[in-house]
Amino acid sequence: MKDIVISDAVKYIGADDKDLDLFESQYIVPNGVSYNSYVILDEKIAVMDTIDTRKTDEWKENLERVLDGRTPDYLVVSHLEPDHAGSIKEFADKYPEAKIVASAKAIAMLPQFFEIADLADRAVAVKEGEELSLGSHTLQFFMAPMVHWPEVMVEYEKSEKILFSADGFGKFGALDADEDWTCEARRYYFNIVGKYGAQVQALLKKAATLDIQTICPLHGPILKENLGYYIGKYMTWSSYEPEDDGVLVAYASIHGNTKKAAEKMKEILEAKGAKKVAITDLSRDDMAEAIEDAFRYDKLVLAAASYDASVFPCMETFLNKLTNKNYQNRKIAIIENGSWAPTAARVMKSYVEKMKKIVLCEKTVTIKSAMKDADVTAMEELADELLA
Ligand SMILES: Cc1cc2nc3c(=O)[nH]c(=O)nc-3n(C[C@H](O)[C@H](O)[C@H](O)COP(=O)(O)O)c2cc1C
Repeated sequence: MKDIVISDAVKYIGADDKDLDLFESQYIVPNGVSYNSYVILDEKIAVMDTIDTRKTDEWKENLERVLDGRTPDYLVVSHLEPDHAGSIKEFADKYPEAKIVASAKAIAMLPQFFEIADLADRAVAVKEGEELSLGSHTLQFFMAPMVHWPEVMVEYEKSEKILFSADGFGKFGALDADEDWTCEARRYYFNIVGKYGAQVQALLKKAATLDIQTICPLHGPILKENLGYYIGKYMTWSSYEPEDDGVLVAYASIHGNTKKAAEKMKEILEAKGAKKVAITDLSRDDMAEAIEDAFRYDKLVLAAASYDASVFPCMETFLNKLTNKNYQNRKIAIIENGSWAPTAARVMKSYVEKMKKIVLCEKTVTIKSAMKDADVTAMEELADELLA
């Protein structure tokens, strides 16, 4: 078990997963991911969430070591997604006296996942603001519907001022990953929670009424210092405000000509003073990072080849994901390529037009196969319009 100190009474019992190919079957996790779970030891003992079945054995060992022969009184379930709820059945069978504390919605959904004996007698449905005393520790419950499932709640431990924040403030990466919090937390946030900015804002409003000294999320490091920084990032991300002044150039190229144009556009934007220009190959680079960067910066260039009277599919995937995550409040420029009847711009525009608060550059650059001098001139004009 990781030597992670929260306090004398609050113990970490989670596990790192460094062999997972894809988190939620779609996100690469080069530095793994942690499934966090905690125990509060007091007159009564509360276990705060379980973990993914991939690590149940390790979690059970950690739990037993921390319990040191005692028996838990409560399992608090903040979220039913299987990476956290996967081991509930094991726990419920092993500790038949323990109550299962969750939102009413979670208790209603629980039988969809597991058949738990005597659930009706064991389940304790808690409401907004309700408290559960463990002795000197008291848990207070706050509902967080659609952050990012409907049954989610968070818990505030009043004596030690700890927020158990469910998937909020989570991050990809095992706990021993030596990496910056912000980048992987941002990639996690926009790809997993991003669609629910309004609901995150509602939760942040509740959190603002609490004196929080520690945040214990269900993935990633326990946050103890400089909490204003993390909360500030969540305020920015959930409000759909750009975080940085910059441009993401996202391209979809079959044979390389659109790629050359996208790289030229990056060069032009930099020469014209763009503060930061990131570029991504939508066929090859991590799509989740492309989504992250699209939300991070205030401007986006979409460059794509035409394909079967439409757009090269990885661009459509990107635009679909952006739409699904509620992408908005940005400035966008479009470059298309085609050899006989270019159609990419029309399709890209049809997505952009459905997004909220987007300024779409009036000029569209159309390249016919390979980029020519006239295309470079057109891209320079487009860059001026984008940066204006
Ligand atoms: C399967 C396939 C379908 C295509 N469909 C179209 C099309 O509908 N209209 C068009 O103008 N060009 C179409 N093209 C041509 C490419 O869009 C064009 O050659 C473009 O310059 C490719 O840019 P790239 O070098 O970045 O891949 C198609 C190409 C392929 C391979």
